[in-house]
Amino acid sequence: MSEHHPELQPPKAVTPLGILVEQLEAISQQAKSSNIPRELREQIDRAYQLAAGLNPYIEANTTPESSALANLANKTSQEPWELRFSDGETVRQLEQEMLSGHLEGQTLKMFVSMTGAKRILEIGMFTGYSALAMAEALPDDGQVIACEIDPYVAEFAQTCFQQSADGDKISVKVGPALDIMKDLAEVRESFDFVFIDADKGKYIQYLQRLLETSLLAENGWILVDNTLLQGQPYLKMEQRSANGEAIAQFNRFVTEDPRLEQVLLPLRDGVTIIRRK
Ligand SMILES: C[S@@+](CC[C@H](N)C(=O)[O-])C[C@H]1O[C@@H](n2cnc3c(N)ncnc32)[C@H](O)[C@@H]1O
Repeated sequence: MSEHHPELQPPKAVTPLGILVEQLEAISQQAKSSNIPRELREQIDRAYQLAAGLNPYIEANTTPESSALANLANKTSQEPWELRFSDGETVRQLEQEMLSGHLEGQTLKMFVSMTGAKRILEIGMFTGYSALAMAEALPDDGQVIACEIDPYVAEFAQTCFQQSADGDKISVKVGPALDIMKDLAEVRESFDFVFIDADKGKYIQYLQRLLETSLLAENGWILVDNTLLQGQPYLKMEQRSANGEAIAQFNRFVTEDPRLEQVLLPLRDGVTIIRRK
């Protein structure tokens, strides 16, 4: 895993804000070399600066990640994911952009502390950034059960967990999350806090299984990632991928379910907090 890979790419923009910044940067560059009124050029530049400065400012004013999380993120960005898939080592195409990262990880840590959660279920672990962030906020007797379908990335995460003092609070289950959830429900497991971050097409089923079994504790919290899906749910239908459509349907399902109370936060690619009324 430590070979040198000159083809490694910097992360792509995968959030509404990241895409907006890229587009405003391109418009601002074009505006500089075009014959438009100076006032319009300055307005475009101000819009670009306003958008481009937001995340770096938020990052700078947020508690830094632990060295274990920084190492995990760095290791994830060094991994040649395309090659791992073409070599058949991963069962699907994974990419470094799947990792949630500093702001979302710190937000999860704060929510875990605020709710006093002790038992956490993660659906979709990837290299383990969010699982480890949540584990860092748990008391010593707390536990994260993290579901991941891909054995290669599950092992990758476990190697990182071994290098952290909080890694032993995480128990990894490898397989399709719906099957793992069924097994956990059969033995009446229950969680105070659930983070849904796996395949978008199954989000509604994950939510239903949580609500209709023992899995979500009575006063439990559900956090759901990517509920803005690069802006696709509110952009024109023609710009919507299958995942964008799945998230649009999920958001509608949550909004129309009278059992639930929720808020969609514009953090990174959108995070929805849900609880029973
Ligand atoms: C967006 S990534 C998770 C990112 C991670 N939570 C983080 O914050 O760094 C989604 C992960 O879900 C996994 N996944 C996809 N479908 C799954 C399924 N049906 N059951 C379990 N895991 C699944 C993928 O292999 C991938 O590693």
